[in-house]
Amino acid sequence: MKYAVGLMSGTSLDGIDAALVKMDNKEDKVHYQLVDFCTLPFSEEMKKKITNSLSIEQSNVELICSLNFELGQLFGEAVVEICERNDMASSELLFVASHGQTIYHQPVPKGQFVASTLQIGESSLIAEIAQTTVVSDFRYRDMAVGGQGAPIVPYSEYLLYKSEDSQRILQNIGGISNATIVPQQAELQDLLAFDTGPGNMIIDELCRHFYQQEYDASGSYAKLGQVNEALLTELMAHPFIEKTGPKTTGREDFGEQFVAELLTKYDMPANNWIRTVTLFTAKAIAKALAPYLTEQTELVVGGGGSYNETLLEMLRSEMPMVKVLIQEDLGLSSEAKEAIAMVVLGHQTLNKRPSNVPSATGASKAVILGKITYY
Ligand SMILES: Nc1ncnc2c1ncn2[C@@H]1O[C@H](COP(=O)(O)OP(=O)(O)OP(=O)(O)O)[C@@H](O)[C@H]1O
Ligand SMILES: CC(=O)N[C@H]1[C@@H]2OC[C@@H](O2)[C@@H](O)[C@@H]1O[C@H](C)C(=O)O
Repeated sequence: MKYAVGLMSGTSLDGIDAALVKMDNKEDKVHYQLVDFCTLPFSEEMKKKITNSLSIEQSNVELICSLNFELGQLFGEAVVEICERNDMASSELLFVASHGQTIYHQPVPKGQFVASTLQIGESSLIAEIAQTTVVSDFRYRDMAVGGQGAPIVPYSEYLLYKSEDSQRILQNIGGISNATIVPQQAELQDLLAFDTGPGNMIIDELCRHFYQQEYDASGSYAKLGQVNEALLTELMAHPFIEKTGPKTTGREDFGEQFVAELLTKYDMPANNWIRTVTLFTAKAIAKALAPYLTEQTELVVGGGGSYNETLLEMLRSEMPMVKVLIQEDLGLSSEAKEAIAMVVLGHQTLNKRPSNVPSATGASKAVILGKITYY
């Protein structure tokens, strides 16, 4: 039996997601099964360091240099911890697959800057602490062949979710929302994937601003609010929402600064803010998916946004012809999905097989993603 750990620390900055995955060979296919999952929350101090490093105004090279090592240490400790919880030594793992923390993502050239992306969390430290081989830095190679370096989960969604009976759309709602469209009986080249816009990022920012809380648990604040149509219209006119794919976005577009500017423009009760931006997330998803929806479509929602009931209700009402499910309805885990995807990508890399999906990222060809740090 082979085991691996997938690590994901996404755009919502809630902490390090770690998934322990068992890999079996069944009928010539690898079967990936989740054994355990945990999120190790970032301390307030670490969260501050990360948000500072992401901000053009606050960031500096000393901070990013140190953070690369600090995060590598925390990632390594997360691997040891999830293994210990399962009475295993991390040295028994076949590998660790680490996404890293995105510090900046510039998917297309801008002014003097070329298309580029930066994920940190030094793999050498993870390898030393966990005493095993680490696969990391999955985005760069795709960009080296003209892709946007994101989204990278489509390969794993094709492998794990392709259905003979229906088209499936995997809608992840983390900090940012991204969708992978897997048509019925699809081949890999039939996949389409793109970011649809913000996920929980704006909602979280407003919950911190008004309630000093990290997120809108179950969507309970949004449930009590009323929609401000003027704000909603302004949000839906954002240039990213108008763009067609391949397209990717991040904190650069919908983070702290975006929310701070919005807050100066409208004056209304907290819950109206939260309901309006929650509806914006739902409408941005519905608008991006509209051209692809069929009567046979299953929309499978994953990421922390699966637990926001008001958001799910809004998605159902925006796309009435679609069956809206969450990962748990398929017996899977919404929160573990991306960390599991890292394991699938890492496994491809170790086997010298490509795992980018050019129709999703815009790359000119399929390439082997990632770098390997051998132990
Ligand atoms: N019980 C809950 N109710 C409502 N929202 C929740 C709940 N639990 C988590 N969330 C939301 O999910 C977010 C975390 O989601 P997730 O871990 O999927 O994001 P991420 O992986 O960091 O981001 P991305 O996928 O964009 O990189 C939290 O910040 C919060 O907004
Ligand atoms: C550059 C970057 O870190 N992008 C993330 C982010 O979070 C969600 C969305 O934006 C997605 O495009 C991507 O992550 C997933 C894992 C992906 O690449 O498929």
